Amino acid sequence: MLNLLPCAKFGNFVPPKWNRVLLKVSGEALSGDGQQTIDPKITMSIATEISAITRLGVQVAIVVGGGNFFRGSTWAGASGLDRATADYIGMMATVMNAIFLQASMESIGVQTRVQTAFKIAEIAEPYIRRRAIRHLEKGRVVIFGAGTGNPFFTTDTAAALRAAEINAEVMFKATNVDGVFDSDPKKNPNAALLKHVSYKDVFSKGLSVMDTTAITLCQENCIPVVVFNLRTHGNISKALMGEQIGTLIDQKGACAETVV
Ligand SMILES: Nc1ncnc2c1ncn2[C@@H]1O[C@H](COP(=O)(O)OP(=O)(O)O)[C@@H](O)[C@H]1O
Ligand SMILES: O=c1ccn([C@@H]2O[C@H](COP(=O)(O)OP(=O)(O)O)[C@@H](O)[C@H]2O)c(=O)[nH]1
Repeated sequence: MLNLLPCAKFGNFVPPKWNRVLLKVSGEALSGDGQQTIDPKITMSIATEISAITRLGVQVAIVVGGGNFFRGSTWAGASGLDRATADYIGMMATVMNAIFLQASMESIGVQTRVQTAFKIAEIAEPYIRRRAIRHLEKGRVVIFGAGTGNPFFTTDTAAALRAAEINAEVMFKATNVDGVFDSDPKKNPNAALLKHVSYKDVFSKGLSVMDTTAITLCQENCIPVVVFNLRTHGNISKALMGEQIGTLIDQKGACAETVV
């Protein structure tokens, strides 16, 4: 397998920048070129990168989206679905992605656990914070399904919430664009990629990165966010090694450390 991480070259091993990361994988990104709801090439690409990363001792937790199957906001109002009902279907969609991703990882020997925000005990553990942290400490990858378990939220918010709960040092938002642009790159071919923005910039410039709840949670808990394109194999590893890829969102200065 292509060694994606800088190995010891002449003795100068480059350590990872972070030791515990929360990787958010959007449902859309899992569908690859969109020909099918889940592209196994994408899930295997994630699995091989995560396998290399965990062998470095880095702890990885993942939140998966469900937009490749179902988005509540799109369906609410249609065929008698109110928003809450549509959102529950969307959350179940994230569980399908979680189980598929778990299978891809376990197929190459990566130990994983799936924890869901609401109980589906036959196919996953319920979300238990301390168990999730123990799994990570044991070198297992924890995949969080069903988002926050509540309607009217998104998996980006779930990712920010879980990152805060497990004390992740950074949140990687792996999506299907190269980062945060000054305008929608799908509509404006001249949109410029922003390499480094602050949480405040996201609000003041109306940058469509994540919903405001998610960004606020990251800001309040001093969790930096790296937004990059999942489809470029090796990007997860590059982000982990602190290479400049995509967009970094942080305080742009010392984050207000929690005063103990
Ligand atoms: N509360 C739970 N509800 C449902 N399944 C669970 C629960 N706790 C553990 N499991 C599942 O039981 C199996 C064994 O648990 P495991 O995590 O290996 O325990 P340990 O941490 O002691 O090794 C795993 O597949 C795990 O997902
Ligand atoms: O905490 C959550 C997370 C997700 N969802 C629902 O699940 C769908 C899929 O999640 P999301 O759209 O965030 O997935 P992604 O955009 O990452 O593919 C959402 O549209 C919501 O309908 C929800 O209701 N509560």
